[in-house]
Amino acid sequence: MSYEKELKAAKKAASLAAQLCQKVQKALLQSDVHSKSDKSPVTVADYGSQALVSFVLGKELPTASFSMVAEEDSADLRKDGGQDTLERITKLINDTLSSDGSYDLSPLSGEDVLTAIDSGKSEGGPNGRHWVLDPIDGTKGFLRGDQYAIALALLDEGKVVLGVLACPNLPLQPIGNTEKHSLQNQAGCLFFAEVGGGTHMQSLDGSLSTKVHVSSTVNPAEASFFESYEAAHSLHDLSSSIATKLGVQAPPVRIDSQAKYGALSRGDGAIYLRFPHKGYREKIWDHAAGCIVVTAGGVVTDAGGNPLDFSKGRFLDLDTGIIVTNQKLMPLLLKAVQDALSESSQATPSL
Ligand SMILES: Nc1ncnc2c1ncn2[C@@H]1O[C@H](COP(=O)(O)O)[C@@H](O)[C@H]1OP(=O)(O)O
Ligand SMILES: [Mg+2]
Ligand SMILES: [Mg+2]
Ligand SMILES: [Mg+2]
Repeated sequence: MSYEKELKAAKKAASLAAQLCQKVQKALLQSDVHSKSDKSPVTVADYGSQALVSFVLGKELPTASFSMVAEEDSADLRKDGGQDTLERITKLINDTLSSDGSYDLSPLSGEDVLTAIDSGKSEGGPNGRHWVLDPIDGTKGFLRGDQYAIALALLDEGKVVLGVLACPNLPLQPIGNTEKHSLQNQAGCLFFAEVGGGTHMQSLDGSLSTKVHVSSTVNPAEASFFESYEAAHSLHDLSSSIATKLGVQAPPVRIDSQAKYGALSRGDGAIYLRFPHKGYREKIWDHAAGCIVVTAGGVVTDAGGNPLDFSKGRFLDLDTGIIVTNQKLMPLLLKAVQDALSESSQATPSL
């Protein structure tokens, strides 16, 4: 089955949401120190991005049975004191839609925006089709002026069948260890993949797309690895011990968000290691788009070697951690992961 129409709609939705987020991040970075410590810009961009994606999907794919599993909901905006924020969000969405000019419509009201946000309340599951959205993945990166992504995927009967990752700050050129991965002139990538159709990348401003694939290196010595920028999101010591066991020589490349999956999908680095602290439960919107984007040459599993199961609702049920590499390196990586995990559980029985 082809998902051509759905993919086109998803690309449009994620690109418009990226424009909205870029506007907010630019204003945030130009603001003074006091307002930089204010977390509200990310809130505005998060809700704005979710409402815009939901609105554009609705316009592009009018269907009675729209279902979306998304990170945010409008409960806080509906509380006393939420009105100002809702007005800022509504203005931002209307400005973005009017400068795009694709839709001939009267401006959205605050109520329209609340309804659009709340269309992301679905629980997902194994039956039918469900969109899966993280309107801003990597909020910490967004606030720092670094990497973040708008991540949108479609589940059909519990499987990810298409995914789009908009990464406004990811350079179009490969990233490595020596560069600073922050705002650069030639930045803004859109990765997209459809089941059986490979992965493509284009610039967010709409250049021709190129086919990309995961690095096919089988030599761990030349396989650099990605991990979270935030130590609170992933155990850096564990990744470092896995990398050492495997024979990786380069230091980790630390960037925020599913931009890691995007970078990996075009062969910048060959491994992604993610080991959240004990008790953290992974959500489907943090991995659905990323997972399908790396399937051109890559494999994603948990630490036990099991594929991720997106059919269980909003959460992923998994054995410790998520690891990604190419098919040939995966057996070696799994062995290194299991050795490192068993060593660390002997050293700290509570891990
Ligand atoms: N304590 C946590 N441990 C792991 N991941 C987290 C934690 N808190 C938030 N996240 C989510 O992890 C992802 C970012 O991880 P990273 O950038 O390190 O790859 C984001 O989806 C972020 O949510 P959010 O989408 O709200 O930013
Ligand atoms: Mg996220
Ligand atoms: Mg998010
Ligand atoms: Mg969040």
